[in-house]
Amino acid sequence: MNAPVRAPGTGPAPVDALGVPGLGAWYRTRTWHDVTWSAQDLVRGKEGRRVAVVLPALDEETTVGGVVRAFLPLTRRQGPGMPPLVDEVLVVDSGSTDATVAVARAAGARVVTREEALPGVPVRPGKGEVLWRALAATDADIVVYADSDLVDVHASLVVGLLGPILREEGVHLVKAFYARPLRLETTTEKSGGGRVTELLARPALATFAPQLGGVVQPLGGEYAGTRELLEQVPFAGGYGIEVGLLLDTLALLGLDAIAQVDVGVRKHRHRDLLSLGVAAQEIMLTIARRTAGTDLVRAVAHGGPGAAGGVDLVQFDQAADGRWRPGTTHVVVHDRPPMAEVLASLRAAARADGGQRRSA
Ligand SMILES: O=c1ccn([C@@H]2O[C@H](COP(=O)(O)OP(=O)(O)O[C@H]3O[C@H](CO)[C@@H](O)[C@H](O)[C@H]3O)[C@@H](O)[C@H]2O)c(=O)[nH]1
Ligand SMILES: O=C(O)[C@H](O)COP(=O)(O)O
Repeated sequence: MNAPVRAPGTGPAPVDALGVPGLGAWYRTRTWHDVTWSAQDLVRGKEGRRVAVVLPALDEETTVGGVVRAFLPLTRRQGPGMPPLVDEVLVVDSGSTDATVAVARAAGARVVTREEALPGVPVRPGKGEVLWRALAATDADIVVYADSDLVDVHASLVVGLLGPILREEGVHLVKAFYARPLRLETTTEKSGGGRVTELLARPALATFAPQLGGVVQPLGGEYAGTRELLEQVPFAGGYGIEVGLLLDTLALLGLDAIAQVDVGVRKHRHRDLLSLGVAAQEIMLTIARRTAGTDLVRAVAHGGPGAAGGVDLVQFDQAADGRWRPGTTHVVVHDRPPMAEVLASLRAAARADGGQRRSA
């Protein structure tokens, strides 16, 4: 087992221990641990830009209504003479066979099917597909995506995500991060969720795109993006959409175009392990497609990269004060040669040794 350089969750945030050059600086300047702005503050800086909240939905009749109702107050004027912060809440239905469409409409959302979102372009299955088609169904300058299986969700999620994009120069993609309990009913459990994130996405990104190691929730479905960015990048059709967006934003605009905000706790409907395996495969394919052939991947194949051929795995844990702290483990794997080669060379050495003793 490789020993952590520092156990997650202990001591002061060692941002400089984030292995990749520049990552500590990015984490310091592009991570918001508190939402210190209000919807009214953001409306003042909105400067005519239109904002849409887009909810992809596949058979989410039990939760979509609650998510729509949580965000809808943001579509009202935020004070006398002030415009709303959010111009529309749009549900893009992904082929539901339950009452998702009716429930979302009754809750007050505009609802379009994936066919209606982009008529004339044959539909493919998957989550990324509906996020992509949503760009044709709204003219918003800023899109906030959120999953429609969230529970106990609040408008502050959207207010948090819009802060860096409306208040900072050069930010084009803002990811939410949060505590992720694995069970819905719990009020005290804070971790255990995000299984694909911890077991696949984080190690894969540490290996093939270490510049993204400071992103606390790379797979999270809650993020805000500018149309300027979203129209310029490809969208992976399925569950690869989030890692794809991160990798493509990094390639197109650089790390400083990405920011992240702590929005508290996220609870959602969990899927079973076999479904998560399929999602993990889509994520792996998306990463492979975007990183194959790079110098880094070639280096990994030959035992690199980094000191002694290892990888710095950055993980996050929440300290007693509620702050998320990165911890880095330098992970090294040494390959031993096939035992037949070792035994053959030991036998050859023994034979040579015996021959020398006989001739002495
Ligand atoms: O074909 C699909 C599949 C899902 N969804 C919707 O997408 C959201 C997230 O789907 P879900 O199956 O709950 O994803 P998770 O297992 O929770 O996956 C997590 O990790 C994924 C991979 O990064 C992200 O896409 C998700 O947003 C994130 O919640 C939900 O609103 C779904 O209704 C669709 O619209 N169409
Ligand atoms: O983001 C993830 O890793 C997957 O959505 C799985 O999340 P869960 O372990 O909380 O179900």
